[in-house]
Amino acid sequence: MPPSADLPSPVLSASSVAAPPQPRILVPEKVSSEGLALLRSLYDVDFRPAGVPADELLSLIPAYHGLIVRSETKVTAAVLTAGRKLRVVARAGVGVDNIDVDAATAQGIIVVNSPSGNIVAAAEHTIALLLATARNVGRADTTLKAGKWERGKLVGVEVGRKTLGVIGLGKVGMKVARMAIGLGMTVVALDPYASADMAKQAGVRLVGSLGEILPEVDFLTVHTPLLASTLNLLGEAEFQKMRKSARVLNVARGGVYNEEALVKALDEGWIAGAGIDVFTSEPPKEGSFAAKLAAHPKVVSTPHLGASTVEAQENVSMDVCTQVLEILRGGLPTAAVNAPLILPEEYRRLQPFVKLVEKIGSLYTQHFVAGRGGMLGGRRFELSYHGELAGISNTRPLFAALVKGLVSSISDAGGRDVNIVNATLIAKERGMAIDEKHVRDAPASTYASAVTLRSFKQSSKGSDGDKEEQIIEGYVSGKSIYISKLDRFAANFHPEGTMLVLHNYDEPGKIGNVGLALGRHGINITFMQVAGLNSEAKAAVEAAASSVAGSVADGPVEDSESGRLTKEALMILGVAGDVTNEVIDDLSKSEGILNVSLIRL
Ligand SMILES: NC(=O)C1=CN([C@@H]2O[C@H](COP(=O)(O)OP(=O)(O)OC[C@H]3O[C@@H](n4cnc5c(N)ncnc54)[C@H](O)[C@@H]3O)[C@@H](O)[C@H]2O)C=CC1
Ligand SMILES: O=C(O)C(=O)COP(=O)(O)O
Repeated sequence: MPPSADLPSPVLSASSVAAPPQPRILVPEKVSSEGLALLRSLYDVDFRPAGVPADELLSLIPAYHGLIVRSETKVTAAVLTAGRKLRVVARAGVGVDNIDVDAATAQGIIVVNSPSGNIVAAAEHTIALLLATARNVGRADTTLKAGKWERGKLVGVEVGRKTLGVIGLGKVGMKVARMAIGLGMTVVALDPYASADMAKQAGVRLVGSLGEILPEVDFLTVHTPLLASTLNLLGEAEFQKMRKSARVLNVARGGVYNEEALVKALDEGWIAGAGIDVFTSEPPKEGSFAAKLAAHPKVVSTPHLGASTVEAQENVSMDVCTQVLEILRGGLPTAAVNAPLILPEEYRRLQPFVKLVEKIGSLYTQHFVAGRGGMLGGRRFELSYHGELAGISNTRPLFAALVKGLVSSISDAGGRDVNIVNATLIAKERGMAIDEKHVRDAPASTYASAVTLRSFKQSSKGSDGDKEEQIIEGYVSGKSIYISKLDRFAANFHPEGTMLVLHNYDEPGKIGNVGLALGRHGINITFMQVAGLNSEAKAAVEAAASSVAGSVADGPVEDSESGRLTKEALMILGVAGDVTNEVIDDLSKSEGILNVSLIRL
């Protein structure tokens, strides 16, 4: 997708007189320099590693096109609304609980993250806390530094041959499970969405409920995201079901264990200890249970260090900066949180079709709607993928490209840029219904892959009553895109640049008249094509000829009202020059011209 109009281009031509301002990216947290260096070559990167207070962020954000954060910056709905130019918010890490993703979606802002850049770091930190809690490493270090030698008070437990419970067997949870098995532990896990096969292969026993896991484990670790369903997942009742010797770990998010209940469980001796990296307030607010937990003698606490390794920070920085770079220059992300994921190899295959479908959408609106006083709302569109393209299941970028093409030439899309995130919402808002069809066994054309857009006026009787009215078909050859059908006419042209599409009676002399009219206005013709009726339309005309006019099947048909021949054609002209309304009027008045549309693609 091309960059939006308000986005300065990162590429400056050698002949530019006044260089347009570069897109700006705000980085209000410490993010590794590797990725930032990549962005600096194209964009203006404002790196503020010391952090930016919330009120300052609100006043700064309107000037930026991209925002890159870790866990400390709260990207609220207010920040996103103030960020009028924002196209992307990138989370240099996994958890996006500090970003209002719904608000971003509503505003068409893509949120991306690095889903796997810090898994090893988070898993290793969990194992570090597991061993530290088992062997009292924290207290041993503190007391020794304070001049004490308390060997007797610091006797630990072994982890080998013990049982570890893992809640959330996702990427980090699975890595922790494998490492723990390597340490000689037995691992049981609870995750309603985990693959039983993968768990089995890893040697992990999946259980069905918290009730089953709690009394059984010596150590418990949580690796779920913080969601409404995981907030306070473990409270007093759960801690009371655990062994008194059990220790709990949290390198996921503060709040999965209810902090007040955990402090009580430690104070009351319901469990033996905890290793905690994350808190409900970071840094813990004075007097809060988070602060009590961090300071608790039975807790080994770390200040959200799970992802803080040199390697993980390089990984996440590269992951998200690459995506920001791609998005700001009109490409697609590889790990969007608020849009379906598209794999890089799929992207390479889809890219020319994304361009084609967007052009088809834009051609549709300019030819059928603007050119003929039609409407987009109340129409049902059917986007069919033929041939090889029909085998691709993730066609979300094509869907978005269609919506973008359809609405971009007639409005500013309600102030928002259309993208893969908000395409469905925008189509709905505009009263357009869009269906996608994968036509595997009936290729529409001889091309390896083709796309057909059909548009119907929606009927109150449901799709059966819809009337087929308009059609555009296109294909890709190499890297070039072509339109092969426009309405009932067989065409073959590149949908690029400024074009005039003239619907005319197929009679001699039309081309000359049009050439003269354009010449009078100083407009050059860069290419010209006459698109005749396609075979089905021709057959229909001929059938009408024999039944209505009683004429021979392949002869011309007389229109009863005007007495003209009803054989029609489209004249498609590439033009250079200022095509004013006067030019369009002049052409429309030209002999035998039925309709003129000006198309800018
Ligand atoms: N402390 C730190 O610095 C770091 C923390 N994290 C946090 O770790 C967490 C997990 O990360 P990933 O493994 O990458 O995520 P993931 O999405 O791969 O795994 C999460 C798992 O939790 C499971 N889950 C969801 N709701 C559940 C429930 N109610 N009960 C049981 N399981 C449930 C899901 O099915 C999924 O398998 C995230 O919250 C992330 O932010 C990740 C990296 C570093
Ligand atoms: O990736 C995550 O989810 C983390 O929690 C890491 O947070 P951080 O980037 O270190 O502030």
